[in-house]
Amino acid sequence: MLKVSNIHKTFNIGTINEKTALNGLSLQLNEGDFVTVIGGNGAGKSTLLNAIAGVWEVDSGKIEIDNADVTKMPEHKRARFLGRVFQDPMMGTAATLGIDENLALASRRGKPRGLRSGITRKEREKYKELLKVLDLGLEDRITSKVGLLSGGQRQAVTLLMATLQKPRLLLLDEHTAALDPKTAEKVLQTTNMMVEKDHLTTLMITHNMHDAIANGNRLIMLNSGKVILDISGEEKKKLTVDDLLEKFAIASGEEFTSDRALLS
Ligand SMILES: Nc1ncnc2c1ncn2[C@@H]1O[C@H](COP(=O)(O)OP(=O)(O)OP(=O)(O)O)[C@@H](O)[C@H]1O
Repeated sequence: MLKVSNIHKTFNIGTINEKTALNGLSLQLNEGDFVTVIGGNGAGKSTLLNAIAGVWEVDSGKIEIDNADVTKMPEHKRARFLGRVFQDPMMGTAATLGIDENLALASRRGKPRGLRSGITRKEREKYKELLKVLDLGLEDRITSKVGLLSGGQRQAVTLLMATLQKPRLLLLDEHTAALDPKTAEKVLQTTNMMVEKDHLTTLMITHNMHDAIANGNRLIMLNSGKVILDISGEEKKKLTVDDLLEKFAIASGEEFTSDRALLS
């Protein structure tokens, strides 16, 4: 359902800060794939997600979603197919609006009926049911301002918002990295639940190798703007962190460098 073919992206061309972030990267995702993405510092992980989301145009190569060429499609149009959650819990939600209002905004995205028309009782009941699934007690605080929630609660609401319209592709950019370990685990469980419930095709960047191994059906590793490892099925199930480090060294000819990944 996603086909990325030979994409290149260089930032600050012609300056001393020139940096090639994507260097002929190709990747194909099948319907329902849940792919974890790992790689050292500056490997191109966030740049790949930004390229798919259309934050800017790639320099060359092609991006297709459901066989449609979206390479030149602007970000706001691609947003219709995509759900995104970032590392910063402050980014996905509007702090001054209630939980219900945030959910209403997400469910009305791209539809003519805006927030102005008010939230019906039926909608509120639906949001309560969705919030119950998170098991954070938020269904009893549905009108609370999102700014009053903890980082983990906020990230869980963001996840709910990103998946409310069943995106064709869910992009998660280290969405648990800013949370304490217990909350991160909870948000990761919620992620798995959402992905399974709607069979969402998902790309999840993580710096945590254990999480990359334990989640999803497929794991890819990036280095210097390319996919250097692509592991799935039984091979992924049996994988250990040591195996990953060894495979990285063999595939790249380098030692793995990411302080955060090695410490987690
Ligand atoms: N908007 C930008 N302008 C200039 N350089 C950029 C931009 N975005 C990314 N880069 C550079 O491209 C390279 C890849 O960055 P990217 O953020 O994709 O790496 P990453 O794999 O997500 O790394 P990390 O784990 O360190 O976040 C880095 O050298 C980065 O500095």
